Amino acid sequence: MQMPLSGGHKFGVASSPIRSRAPNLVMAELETISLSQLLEVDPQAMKELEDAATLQGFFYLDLRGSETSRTLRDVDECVETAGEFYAMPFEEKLGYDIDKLGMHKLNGSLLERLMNDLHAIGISVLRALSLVLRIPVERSLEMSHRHHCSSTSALGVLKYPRLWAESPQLGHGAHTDVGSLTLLFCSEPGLQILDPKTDQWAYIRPKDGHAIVNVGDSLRFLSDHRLRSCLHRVVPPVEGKITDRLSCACFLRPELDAVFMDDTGKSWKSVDWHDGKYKMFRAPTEKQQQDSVLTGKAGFLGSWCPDSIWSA
Ligand SMILES: O=C(O)CCC(=O)C(=O)O
Ligand SMILES: [Fe+2]
Repeated sequence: MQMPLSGGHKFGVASSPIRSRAPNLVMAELETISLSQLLEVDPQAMKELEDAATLQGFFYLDLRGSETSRTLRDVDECVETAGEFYAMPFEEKLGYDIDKLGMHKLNGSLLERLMNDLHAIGISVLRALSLVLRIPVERSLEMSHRHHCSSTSALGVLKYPRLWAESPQLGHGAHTDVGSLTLLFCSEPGLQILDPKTDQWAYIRPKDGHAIVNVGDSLRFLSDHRLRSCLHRVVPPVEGKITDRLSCACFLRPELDAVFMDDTGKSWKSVDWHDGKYKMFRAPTEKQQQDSVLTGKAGFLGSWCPDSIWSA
């Protein structure tokens, strides 16, 4: 994402006397589930996981503990390195064009190790979900996410520039995730869910040592639509903040050939669902609006409005 090169800050204090500077922060209440308790198949943790994944589709995964401390450190290092990359001049960054680098994006031991560790954590969550949903072993969720099989799984550090008047489209539009599980690490607010408990947009508060985990479309479909793929979006960092927001996300997605049925009963290969949805992410707004693939609701884009993130 590129920073605008010039221009003022429309929502600065002097030019915006009618708005309070206090951001209008409605916070979502999410379950916190401990990874180590899931690994021990603790009945309480398993029940909480089932409730969270079926009702909200979002939860905190507590990764504090000796086995995962390396992963948390690697996430920090990855974000720091990406921050240095984002700080490079635009022309220099063009040398790292994601579309040209293609399959060779994932090289270097830190990225590979982090991706492997996060994949393993995701598989543990899938295993627990297969158990609580009583999915027969031969159709278990982890069976369509085998480590040695090709998938579109990805690891990324996403940058959200702070709010600028010239780019009201900044942030990340409302969507459900295309894949199975997203494990997100961030230290700044900005992520919002359309909370199924209240039907209102609510911020997710970042929590140290925890991943924010959410269910994506593919997992919803693979679970016979029992798990919820919750709508979410990212609004830009709020007025008064100096720095941009960085988040690190691991997108765990099924094997390319995994097959599932969408809400209309149409059968898809995982890779085709992925490619079709990504095409829509890149489409003009008018086209997105006519389709339901991004948000699950035709005609609903769920766009944020600058006024809604500050108190009146
Ligand atoms: O960066 C975030 O907070 C969320 C990103 C997200 O929802 C996505 O990339 O699918
Ligand atoms: Fe997302």
